[in-house]
Amino acid sequence: MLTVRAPATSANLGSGYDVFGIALSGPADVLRVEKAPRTTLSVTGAGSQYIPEDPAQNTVGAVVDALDAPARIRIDKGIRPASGLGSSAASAAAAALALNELYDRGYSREELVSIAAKGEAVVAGEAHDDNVAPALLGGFTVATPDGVTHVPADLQLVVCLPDIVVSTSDARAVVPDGVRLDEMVETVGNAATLTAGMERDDPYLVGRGMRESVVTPSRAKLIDGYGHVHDRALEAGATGVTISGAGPAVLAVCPEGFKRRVAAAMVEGFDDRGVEARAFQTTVGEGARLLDT
Ligand SMILES: Nc1ncnc2c1ncn2[C@@H]1O[C@H](COP(=O)(O)OP(=O)(O)O)[C@@H](O)[C@H]1O
Ligand SMILES: N[C@@H](CCOP(=O)(O)O)C(=O)O
Repeated sequence: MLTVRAPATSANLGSGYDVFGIALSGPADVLRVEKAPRTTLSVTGAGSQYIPEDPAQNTVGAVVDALDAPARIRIDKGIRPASGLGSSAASAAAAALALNELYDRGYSREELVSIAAKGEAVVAGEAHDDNVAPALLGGFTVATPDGVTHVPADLQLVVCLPDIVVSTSDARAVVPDGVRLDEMVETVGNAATLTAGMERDDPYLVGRGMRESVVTPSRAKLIDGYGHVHDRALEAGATGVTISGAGPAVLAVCPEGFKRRVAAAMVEGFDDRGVEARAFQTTVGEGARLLDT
């Protein structure tokens, strides 16, 4: 039997819609896999009552098929589904790493990204790599159709998860079909600033580079209290705030020593609007890894 931990991830970072992602040091999913003649799944933990155990409907099933690796798989969810924290991607990434090892398939982590993305296609309708790439590689990732670029990064973060459910497919439906040239120019500038900030572990550049005015405002309407929480986090010292993935989680980048007060301000901000929320004080973290059993 093998046990694998795969982390939550935060995709987009504002200016990098469907391209940027970071691994978080927590929370995480844990998968246990052992060879079996046919695949069976059991799911426990956060939000498990909403996650199908039929392999055909679970992100893990598509990974089993892609690696031709039937197994008895137990998923312990640390990441609530429909959170904006790459819950479905974490299971897919963990399955890819675990089954590759269990069946000695010999794929590199980079090659496993597109295999894990097949799992994401099961729930999102299309394969996007921006969660599975950091879930497998860790750090900051830039995922494009030409491949994934990986930058190790060291940043202090808070993610605040309100008690609201936003499915990725609903949040994709509100994204505008096109952008104006001035919006494109602004986004390119911010995305480049953010990337430079990641290379330098600079929370001020990363925070500034997260600004984005096309996708984020459309999706903010799906998250009660988003504007207020955004402002409260900045007042408390965050250098940048945006929607994590498709939401409803909200991501804040913090200078050293500010996470506690930013976390408190974000939870209070949601509370001001009558929404319960919990905050995770975290950092950019490592990718999926095998655990000793
Ligand atoms: N292993 C899995 N973990 C989490 N969600 C899963 C899994 N397999 C299928 N799903 C389904 O995926 C959907 C959640 O995916 P999504 O809306 O993209 O949220 P998230 O951003 O948290 O991944 C839910 O409908 C859930 O039932
Ligand atoms: N780029 C995707 C990312 C979805 O992330 P999730 O964690 O909400 O599944 C999007 O923005 O739709």
